[in-house]
Amino acid sequence: MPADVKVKICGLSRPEDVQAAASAGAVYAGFVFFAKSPRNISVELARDLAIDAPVGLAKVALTVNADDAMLDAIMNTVPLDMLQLHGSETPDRVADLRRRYGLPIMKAIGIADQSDLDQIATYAGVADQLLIDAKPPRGADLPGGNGLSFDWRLVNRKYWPCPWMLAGGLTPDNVALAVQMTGARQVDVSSGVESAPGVKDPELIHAFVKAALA
Ligand SMILES: O=C(O)c1ccccc1N[C@@H]1O[C@H](COP(=O)(O)O)[C@@H](O)[C@H]1O
Repeated sequence: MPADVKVKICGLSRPEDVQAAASAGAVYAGFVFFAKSPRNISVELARDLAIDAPVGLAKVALTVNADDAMLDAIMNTVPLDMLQLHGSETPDRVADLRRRYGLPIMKAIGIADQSDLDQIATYAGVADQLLIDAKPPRGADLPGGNGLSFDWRLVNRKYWPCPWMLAGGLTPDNVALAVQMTGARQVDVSSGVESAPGVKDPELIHAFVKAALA
């Protein structure tokens, strides 16, 4: 029998939402450090949320083309288990940051069509995990967290040499189908468990995890 699907709830900013993620059975909690995002939080708030998070919930910092000073401030303040790079960080940058901080790195890859899949092989050799997300529309403010999905048939039952998570437009209503169509063993959600941009809904968090595990 295959192991349970692992769920990441991203963009948490309130203690009750971190608790909801943990009690629902999520494995990862994501904190967003990107000024343009409605989910952006300070390093101090992230530190407090991470310190109070239930044992066993892996804390992930999401950054977008962050410079060293910003990353140092995050790493020196927040107890973390993983760094998610959601910008246009090069493979060399990924390798550098992995060495520098000694944390597992998850690199996001934006997918719109078949040609985007080439990126996966490029990053699979340097990152610890990949996040396979929808490519943002041209000119979008956010490189992720837009509630948009991509054609899941593109990643149907693909096998890559490192663990990966499916993201992009997942909701309690579609996550079971997404898992079934792609074979993903891990899923990540942000806007699909919100009542308004940046406002998580504990009931939707529970519904999402339940549907992902079903
Ligand atoms: O959530 C954000 O605000 C965000 C900002 C910048 C980059 C990535 C962001 N979120 C990531 O995108 C995926 C998909 O989001 P959604 O479920 O479609 O809203 C999310 O899981 C985060 O990892």
